[in-house]
Amino acid sequence: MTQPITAPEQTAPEPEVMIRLENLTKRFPGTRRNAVDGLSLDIHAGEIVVLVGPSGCGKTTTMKMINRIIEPTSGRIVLNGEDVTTTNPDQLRRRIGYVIQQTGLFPHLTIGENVSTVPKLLGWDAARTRNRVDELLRLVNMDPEEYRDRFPKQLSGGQQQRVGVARALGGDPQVMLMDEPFGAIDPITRERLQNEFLRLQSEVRKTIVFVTHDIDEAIKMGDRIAILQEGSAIAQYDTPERILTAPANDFVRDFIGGGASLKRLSLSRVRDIELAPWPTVSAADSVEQAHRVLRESDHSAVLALDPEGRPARWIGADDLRRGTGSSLEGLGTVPQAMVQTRATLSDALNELISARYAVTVVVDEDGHYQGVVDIDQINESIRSMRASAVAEARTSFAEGETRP
Ligand SMILES: Nc1ncnc2c1ncn2[C@@H]1O[C@H](COP(=O)(O)OP(=O)(O)OP(=O)(O)O)[C@@H](O)[C@H]1O
Repeated sequence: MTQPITAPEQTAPEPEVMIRLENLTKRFPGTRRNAVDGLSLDIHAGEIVVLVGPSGCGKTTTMKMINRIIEPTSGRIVLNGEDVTTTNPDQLRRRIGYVIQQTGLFPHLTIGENVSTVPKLLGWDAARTRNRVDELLRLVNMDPEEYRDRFPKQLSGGQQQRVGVARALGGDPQVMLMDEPFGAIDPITRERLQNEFLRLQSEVRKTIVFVTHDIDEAIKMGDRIAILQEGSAIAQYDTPERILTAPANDFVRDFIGGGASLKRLSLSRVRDIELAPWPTVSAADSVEQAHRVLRESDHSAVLALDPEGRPARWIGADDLRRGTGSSLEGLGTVPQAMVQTRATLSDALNELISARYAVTVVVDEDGHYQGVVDIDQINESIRSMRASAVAEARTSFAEGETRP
């Protein structure tokens, strides 16, 4: 009998696995349960994988086993195809950047010395190390001239955290472990650091394991999220979209909590939607010109831009009436509700709620005005996300029905 001829199967290439955890287990001495119990997980190169779960479920223990700050009781850790379960841990740690909540900066060393820790360990010469330090500081938005010679206590919490990230990137590691890196930071700075970090990651494309207990942060930061239960048992390992639209079980559903629609706003970026226009004038224009622009629009304020095209002031009809003289100088208020195009719609909504003119101003990375986001656009986004979630749910239901 002749064999039927079949076409070779067309499958997408498998993404490269950078970290493979195989049946990883940790039992601390004197305890009755495994803190991590037989965890197996593949982490793909270039992705941010967020480990999220309730307190004590084993997130930190799992992460610390990857760079062997905690030695596994059993199981294997494979890094880029190489079994590193029993290799020299010091050498392993030079290949893995590590960022923790309280930055772990050495208080008696300057910022420059802190950031140069790994390049020095790697035996780089002084000139190369110094160039690298400056490059890293610039990468995390810190002017090397200003900060290189300061000590950690002379920096704000957010700045220290940036230095922590710069230091972790020192030896250009393939992998970064980040344990609640923005946990101890106030919400506004935190949001800024998260956005900055996503920008940075789009340039450096590291493989990142990120621990948090905050599901909103997980949704925002993760390419993939592992929702963990006690003993690091995986309740669901999936994209943020799938976790929000198709939670695998009640544990995941409870963990996401209420407001899944609102959380979905963290999945969309401001740059993905069409921004609304707003009437603008140049800050150098006259009061009369601003009056004209305002009259021709159906808005109650104009946005004055500086000579570089950056938002300078909101000027309302009241401000114009109050203005003496013919120049706009000194009129109105400085825009507060402002986000970059990389921000999420959730960030934009947060700003909008307290905004004077019920819109969030959007700027590019150099601060140039791009447009505004208003509540109608946010509404529209929620509607279309819901529609696509329903469509997706229908498709998986139909597939489930035809499955044998
Ligand atoms: N050194 C240790 N000795 C004994 N038990 C430990 C030790 N470290 C952690 N544990 C236990 O292991 C379990 C997992 O702890 P782990 O710190 O990994 O949890 P986590 O998910 O990171 O929690 P959190 O969100 O509160 O930081 C907990 O029950 C904890 O009490």
